[in-house]
Amino acid sequence: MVELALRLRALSPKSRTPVLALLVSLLVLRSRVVDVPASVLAKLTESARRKKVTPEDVEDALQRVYVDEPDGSKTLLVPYGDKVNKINIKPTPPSVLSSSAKSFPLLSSSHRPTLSRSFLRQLAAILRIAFPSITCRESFILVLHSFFLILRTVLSVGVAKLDGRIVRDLVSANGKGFAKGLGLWFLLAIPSTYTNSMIRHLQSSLSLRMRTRLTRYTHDLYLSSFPYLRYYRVGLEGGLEGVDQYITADIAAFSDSLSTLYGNLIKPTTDLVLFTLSLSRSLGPSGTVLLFVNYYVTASILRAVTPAFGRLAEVERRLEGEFRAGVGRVGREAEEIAFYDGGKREHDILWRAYLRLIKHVNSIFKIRIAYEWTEDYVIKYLWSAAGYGLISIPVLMNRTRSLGVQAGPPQESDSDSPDDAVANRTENYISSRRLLLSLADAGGRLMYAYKDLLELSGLTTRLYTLLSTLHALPALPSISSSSDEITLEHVDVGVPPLNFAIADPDAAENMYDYDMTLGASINPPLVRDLTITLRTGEHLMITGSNGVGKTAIARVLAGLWAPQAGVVRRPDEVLVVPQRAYMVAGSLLDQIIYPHSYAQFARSGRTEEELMGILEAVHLAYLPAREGGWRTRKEWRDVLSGGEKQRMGMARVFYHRPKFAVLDECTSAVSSDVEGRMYEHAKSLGITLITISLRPSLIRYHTQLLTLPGDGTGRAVLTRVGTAEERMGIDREIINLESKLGEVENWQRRLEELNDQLGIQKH
Ligand SMILES: Nc1ncnc2c1ncn2[C@@H]1O[C@H](COP(=O)(O)OP(=O)(O)OP(=O)(O)O)[C@@H](O)[C@H]1O
Repeated sequence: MVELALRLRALSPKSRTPVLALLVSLLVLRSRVVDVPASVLAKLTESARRKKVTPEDVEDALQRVYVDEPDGSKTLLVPYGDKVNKINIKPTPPSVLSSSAKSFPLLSSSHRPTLSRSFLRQLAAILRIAFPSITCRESFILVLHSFFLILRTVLSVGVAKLDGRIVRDLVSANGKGFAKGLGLWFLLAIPSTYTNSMIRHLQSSLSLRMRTRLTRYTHDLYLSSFPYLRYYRVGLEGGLEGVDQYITADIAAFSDSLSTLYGNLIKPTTDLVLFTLSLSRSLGPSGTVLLFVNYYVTASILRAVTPAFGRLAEVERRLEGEFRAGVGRVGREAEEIAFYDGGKREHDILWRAYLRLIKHVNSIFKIRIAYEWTEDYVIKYLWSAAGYGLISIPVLMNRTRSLGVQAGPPQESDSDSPDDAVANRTENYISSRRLLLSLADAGGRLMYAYKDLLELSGLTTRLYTLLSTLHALPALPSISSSSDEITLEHVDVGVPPLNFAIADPDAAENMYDYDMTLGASINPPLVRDLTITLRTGEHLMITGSNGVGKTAIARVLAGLWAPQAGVVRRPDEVLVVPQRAYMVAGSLLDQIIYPHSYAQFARSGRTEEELMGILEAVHLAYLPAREGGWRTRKEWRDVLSGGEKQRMGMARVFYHRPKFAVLDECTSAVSSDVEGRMYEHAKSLGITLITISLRPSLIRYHTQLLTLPGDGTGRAVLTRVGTAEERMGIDREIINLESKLGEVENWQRRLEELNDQLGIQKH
């Protein structure tokens, strides 16, 4: 070290500086290499460790999907190549959801997307979700994006000036200046091109991040548990169709449109301001005034000819959604359609939906022709003509001034040769010309941005409609808890009302679409004044004709529908098995434990042997071997037969062992012998059954029978089924009656024969 210092001192001061700089840099680098290992090495070892992930680990990640964190967030495990990426996801806190609900009052059905204050309020409400705070990453990207957009404009002004200088030097045959200008030109090209690619990159990042924020918020809102259950109620109570289109395509289109528009709006606006400032210096006050007159005339013309792009965009998204829903329906119901050989019919339906869509898109294209023609004419030709006129002002004035100067007494500036005057005028012309061309370009882009802004208003209305409808669904009434019994007291059961916005008459003068109150259409009750008490061990069967409201009672019991009147009390452990068996995306194991996740299963300490026992009870023990093990992932909806799916539904009951299980015709496709054994098994596990069924043979497993006569009065008749012996008696009677009913045809035939004989005798 000392030797090094001595050698440095021996160097001349001029050559010492770069050596010192080099040494300092080396020291900084060295300190980084020495200091950083703790963090860098941790990362390196982490990635090295991640690289060693075995196929079993990947399999395990696929099965687990996510890990519950102590802070309530979840860490998603995403297998990617030979690694497992971990992504932490924090759910939107319920307090944030409820506080932002105030920003989403429902729009009236007559609302049309335009550039009004209503649009700004809708946009602001959505932006508060996309940019939750000033310090969030999205805000940072936005600031960086804005910086590069402004930098590009500043660089453009520099390029315009340099352009003028190069031509001036060329005209005045200044070789040195020309070469210098050219050198600067290449230097300026480096930040200019880098700025362009950064703008594109930041615009895409911003769009993606906004989409992620909005999708996460929408998911948290849409897939909410009780008491909101918005995913279930948004159609019936919210009256919103095709939510998939809103969540998948519309959010993406909104994010894209907004981030593109930001660039398309900020850049030409700054261009316009900076270029106008630059130009006004060479144009003088009168030229600047004329420039503004030009802007005003252009804006007025284009405003007059602009069609309602917002409304057009909104309709396009809706038709797009209808077409998408049609294609989705065919995919989902493929087998049913195939049984009917309904391909041709579905083809017609889909084609009609597609034609409606493209007819609309085509009409937009046609409308655009006239608009774009006017726009091009105004921006390219009117502005250029105005530009020539404006440029000529300083040039001509310069000339007059220089002529005037020649006539007067000699001055210092008169030493300028006529060549220099021409060179200066050329420089002025080239710079102004370039600025004007850029100005025309900025004006064109601003007009495009105006059209994009109108389209954004359509997308904003779509997204706002989704969020406001989800927010407007009120919480379902909480169900009073009871420990060991289900009680219904004077309960009226009916289809829930549709929530809709009704305009406040006092606000009719108001130009905005807000100040709405919620309205609700009331449906007549299906079942009236229902009073039952069901203790554990008392099994109830609900029967009655189709459409009388049997499942409606199950919906009220589950809390899906609010009772129109009366009180419902029940313990928490009630599981409803629906009529249509639902198979979740995942492994065979996931089917049994649904709605639990694999993580919950692993935590509960329950085993695969136990699951095998459950499958044996529902006579599906062959499934793991047949399908390739518990972790096999398939489209179970298609793989399992109707009866197998229903048995799987019962397997879930045996896995969760609730106090009460509501079985809504969930064994209708199961053979009678297996059905009986499953009922006995459920009872042996201490599960109290509420069965909705039309099969009289199931009565024997119940102690009470609720019959809905369906006579239009909405009354329900509750009868005791009796003791096991009485039930056996009823069974015997049922079998007796069923066999007698089977004989009716024979008796009928015999009666006809006898009548015929009598008739012959009469003749
Ligand atoms: N989402 C809904 N929107 C409108 N009406 C509905 C809705 N769900 C049910 N209903 C109506 O409520 C009535 C009762 O339906 P529910 O499903 O309870 O019948 P059910 O007695 O279970 O009949 P089934 O034996 O055929 O299953 C029916 O007339 C049905 O049309």
